[in-house]
Amino acid sequence: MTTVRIIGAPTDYGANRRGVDMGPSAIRYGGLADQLAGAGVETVDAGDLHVPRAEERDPDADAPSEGEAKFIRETEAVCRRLGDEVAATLADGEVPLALGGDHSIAIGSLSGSARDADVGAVWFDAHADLNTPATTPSGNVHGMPLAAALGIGEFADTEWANAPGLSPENVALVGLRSVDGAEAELIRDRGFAAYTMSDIDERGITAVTEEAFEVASAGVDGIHVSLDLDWLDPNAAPGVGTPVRGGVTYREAHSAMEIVDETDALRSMEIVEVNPTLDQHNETAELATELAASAFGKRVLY
Ligand SMILES: NC(=[NH2+])NCCC[C@H](N)C(=O)O
Ligand SMILES: [Mn+2]
Ligand SMILES: [Mn+2]
Repeated sequence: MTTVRIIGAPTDYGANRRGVDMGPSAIRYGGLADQLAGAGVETVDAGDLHVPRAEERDPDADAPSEGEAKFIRETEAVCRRLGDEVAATLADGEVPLALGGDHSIAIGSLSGSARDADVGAVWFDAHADLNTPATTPSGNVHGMPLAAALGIGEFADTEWANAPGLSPENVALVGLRSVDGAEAELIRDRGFAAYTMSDIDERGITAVTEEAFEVASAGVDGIHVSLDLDWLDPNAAPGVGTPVRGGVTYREAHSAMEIVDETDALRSMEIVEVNPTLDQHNETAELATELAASAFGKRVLY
């Protein structure tokens, strides 16, 4: 039987401190453990990782580079802890499920998951999250995790952030509809497998998700799935910090998560960007728990 280890990463440093740090609590309260039990998996809850207060910063450390990559030191502290926890979970034969927190935590999960194995990544998101400190329009690290894990640009020497077993050929982005200029260039130049909402409209969520998994799975030991709740249309998932209209529907999201389960390749996963301060009656957190259940095998009928 599969055992899923839930790891809370309550940070909002990557989203400029806006309340998304309450995500793990909202997702647990939204019924995550019950939903996963309904999927027929065992769960262990490792609790929340310690997230430093900005004020706790080492006084001897350099000043944070505001504007380029805000709160990068705090983000490093969280991601180092998460990377170790993810690696330890895998070593124990369990499946890590990290709860954000903003999407910067993906740096930690990817570096932990791809530490001693070759890993592909399927990125369900409205955004590409491929900015670097030089290209970011916001300075927010939640717009950079994929670039950081791949060691792109200024991240080439950021060892704590790099995911050794992850290569660009095994990254697939699904559901794009808000991509910055430099990100689009990178996608084109490096040949990332990138599926926009137009691709989903034309080909359907099933065909697109299956192809994304094919690309990501080629020659690797397993797949890391990153689920940013802003992947869904804001009608279905209002509780996110950077909503973009025209996202996938509730039904498309479930279909895609059912494919995650069917591929049998899931190695590690994170659910990010649930922000209870922006949500309506915790519905986005509850949706996150339902989608997790589909990804781990819950079906209408067995
Ligand atoms: N994980 C996210 N919600 N990322 C949003 C990123 C938005 C924008 N591309 C930026 O870099 O600032
Ligand atoms: Mn996003
Ligand atoms: Mn994202």
